[in-house]
Amino acid sequence: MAKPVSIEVWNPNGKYRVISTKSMPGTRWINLLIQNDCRLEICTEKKTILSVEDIIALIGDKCDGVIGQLTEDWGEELFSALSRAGGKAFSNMAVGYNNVNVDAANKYGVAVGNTPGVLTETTAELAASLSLAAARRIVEADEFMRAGLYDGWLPHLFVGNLLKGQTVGVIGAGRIGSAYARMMVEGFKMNLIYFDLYQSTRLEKFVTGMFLPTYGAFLKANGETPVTWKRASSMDEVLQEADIISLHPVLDKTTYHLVNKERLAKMKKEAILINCSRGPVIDEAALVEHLKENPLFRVGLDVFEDEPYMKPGLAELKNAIVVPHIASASKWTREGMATLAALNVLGKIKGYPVWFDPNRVEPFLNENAQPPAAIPSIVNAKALGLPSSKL
Ligand SMILES: NC(=O)C1=CN([C@@H]2O[C@H](COP(=O)(O)OP(=O)(O)OC[C@H]3O[C@@H](n4cnc5c(N)ncnc54)[C@H](O)[C@@H]3O)[C@@H](O)[C@H]2O)C=CC1
Ligand SMILES: O=C(O)C(=O)CO
Repeated sequence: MAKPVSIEVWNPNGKYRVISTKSMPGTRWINLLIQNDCRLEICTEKKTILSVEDIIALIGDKCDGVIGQLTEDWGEELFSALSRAGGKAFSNMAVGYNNVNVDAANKYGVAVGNTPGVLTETTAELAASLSLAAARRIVEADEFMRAGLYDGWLPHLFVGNLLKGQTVGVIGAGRIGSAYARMMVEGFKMNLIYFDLYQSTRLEKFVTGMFLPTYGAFLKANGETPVTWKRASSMDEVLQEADIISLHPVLDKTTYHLVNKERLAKMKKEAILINCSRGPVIDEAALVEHLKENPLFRVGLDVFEDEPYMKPGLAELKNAIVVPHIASASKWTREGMATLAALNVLGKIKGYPVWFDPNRVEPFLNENAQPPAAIPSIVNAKALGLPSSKL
């Protein structure tokens, strides 16, 4: 018998029972659910990561939909429990859904939602922050100050790397990778090289059409060298040429340990590696060894292979900056993620069609208007044969 899990209840007489496994920022998501006849139960357990058993206890005998978190293991057990309780709607409060077994969801006919778009710029800004912090050794310098070690300006004190004119490499040039690339090219006049399995028309349209011709002419007119860009034919080309490399692919079988010992060895000795995607994209034990052997190589990590843990040795290394998976943590974004996750579940319960383009979710985020009668983003819509909204 599973232990009962503590909850907070909103709109107790609502017709549809919706669970959120965590409290989420903002109130719009709560209001949207309760205004649409949902009884909302928010788990208030103190522990950070809920077990499968905890979530089964939350689902109980009757549950129409669940909003869950990327720390939870949504597989066969949870989808069968949700389906037994009559539920056909689940949404991750995240764009990444590597914690979800979509085949299991398909088997039980459960729609799986995610939250694309609303976190693109916020996540790219954290990757840019880590790039700057690593290049200019900001964390090390901050620790030095606080330790009372500063006794005057010195020519060699915390000398780092200049970004301007260097090459930024992006691996996985989707929504976030492209936004990061633009920030680094536009903001710091870096040259760009990217690798993706597919041509990134989103990024190429920007660099070829809207930005580089005029920006290049402007730089030239001011006696500066125009920035350049190219799509690499292999990931190794990026590793060899770039001074800063930022990882933004999804985590799947093709990207597990994408950066391993051999690939680290291909990077420049003074390169900077940023990871705001998922921890297992890097072989973290190999990274620790590489950082030890190459003190001028620096890394900025938001995600870790065995979250919430770090591989032994990482925390002691001065050439590593580590932050606790906060890339999407701006107030606007987190409230928007909560809204999208709630609307994914609500829309499926209501039988709405799936929104025509998960890259354009702004209409759902306008606080001054009712959201469209559609489901913002369902990753298995095709497999389940869900109708699509055509606006
Ligand atoms: N640290 C954090 O808090 C956050 C992490 N993320 C992670 O970032 C990922 C990307 O998010 P979006 O940009 O919105 O997704 P997206 O789907 O727009 O972009 C992912 C890109 O990766 C590419 N890709 C897939 N396999 C590849 C491979 N083997 N080699 C090179 N490229 C490959 C895809 O073609 C696609 O262009 C998410 O799946 C999530 O895991 C997202 C938001 C916040
Ligand atoms: O959305 C995601 O995938 C995250 O990692 C958290 O924002």
